[in-house]
Amino acid sequence: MQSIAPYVGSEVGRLRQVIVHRPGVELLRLTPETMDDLLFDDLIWVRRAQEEHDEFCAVLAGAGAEVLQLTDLLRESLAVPPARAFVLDHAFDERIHGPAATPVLRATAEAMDDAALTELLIGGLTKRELLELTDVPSSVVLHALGADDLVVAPLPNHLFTRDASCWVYDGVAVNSMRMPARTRESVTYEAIYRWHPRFAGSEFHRWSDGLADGQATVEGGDVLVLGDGAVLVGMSERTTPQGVERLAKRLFATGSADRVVALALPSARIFMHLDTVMTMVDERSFIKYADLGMLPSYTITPRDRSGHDGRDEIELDIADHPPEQMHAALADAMGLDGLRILTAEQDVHSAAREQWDDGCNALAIAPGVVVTYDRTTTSNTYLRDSGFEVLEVPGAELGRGRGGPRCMSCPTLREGVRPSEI
Ligand SMILES: NC(=[NH2+])NCCC[C@H](N)C(=O)O
Repeated sequence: MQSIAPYVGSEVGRLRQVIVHRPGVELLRLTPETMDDLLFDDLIWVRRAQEEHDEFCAVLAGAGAEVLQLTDLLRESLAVPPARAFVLDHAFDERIHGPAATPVLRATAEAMDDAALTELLIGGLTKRELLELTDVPSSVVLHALGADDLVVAPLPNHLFTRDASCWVYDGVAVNSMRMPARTRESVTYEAIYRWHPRFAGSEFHRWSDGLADGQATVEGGDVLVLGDGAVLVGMSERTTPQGVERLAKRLFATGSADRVVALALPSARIFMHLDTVMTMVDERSFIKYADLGMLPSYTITPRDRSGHDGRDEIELDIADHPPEQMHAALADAMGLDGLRILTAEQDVHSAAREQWDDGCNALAIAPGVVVTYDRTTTSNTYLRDSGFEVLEVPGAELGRGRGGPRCMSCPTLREGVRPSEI
């Protein structure tokens, strides 16, 4: 097993290793009644979604990236006893399942082999399935559920591996998630990064404490690793100023970054994460949704504390930028004279449709080489005409979860961009 320490030096440098999740049984749990709470806009034809995802993985592997499947990582982590105990402690909760059912659920899960437990954790469990496995003492919580209601919720948004954890330079944020449907995703990553042999032996920093962070939510879709010590974070429906502050302080304390630009996005589902409206495609270029406009931002830097001791007591300097300076502030943080902003010319309806279909959610696999969904034809053509290599993957089914190639990838090894290039 390769044991190179994880490191993500940029947004667009060559992608060497990435975590993805092939959609599985968890998506079969979606129904018209549950899909809204589970943050999907439609039901998915799962077999087709899997084929699409396999093509996505093939493109990444073909470009030289090692593709790690989240399910494999979780299953292999569960073989490590403390990881198993940690996951079981966090998956079943008296506050959710009630005091009568919780110990039975835990004991039932504990008796499962690693593969079955992985499926239960990601795919969830219905009352009927539970009763086939064990006898349950009188539980008001279970009694109130219908036979096919879910006792353990599924995690269909694990498909979007980007969000619950994100690597920024030489450390990882296991994120505190904004939406209840996604909070348990952090448990999976915590188990993997703490105990999976691939990660447990490596040295890396922690930019957040995941489950313990409460309101200080950050999601990886809002975090862009600009390169050379700069980071861009969207404050959005999902990422709070508290989360940005903690991230900045921790990055500065280790010296892993020294500039964080925070961009104030409108809090709305269409702009749920920064990467749904703006992604980086080479060292100086961003695709940007036409209707995003210019937004207020601020640049956060560590205050010069020479003469003081204790780096984690770091204080922050915050420089405000009015909306019209958005691009200039970003360029400045990146040490550039200006940015190349790419916005395809198209009518407003078509632009809105392509944004909804993740036309702006490109995943760069090397500078100037991006993976996008096939359905966002105008954006893809525009990128090609602008000199980019565009690798299309099918997104008819996958796109219904409101996430594209960038959302479906959590890079763990990626080269930086050399300052001379930016
Ligand atoms: N990085 C992203 N844009 N992720 C998209 C996540 C979509 C997911 N259904 C959610 O609502 O959370």
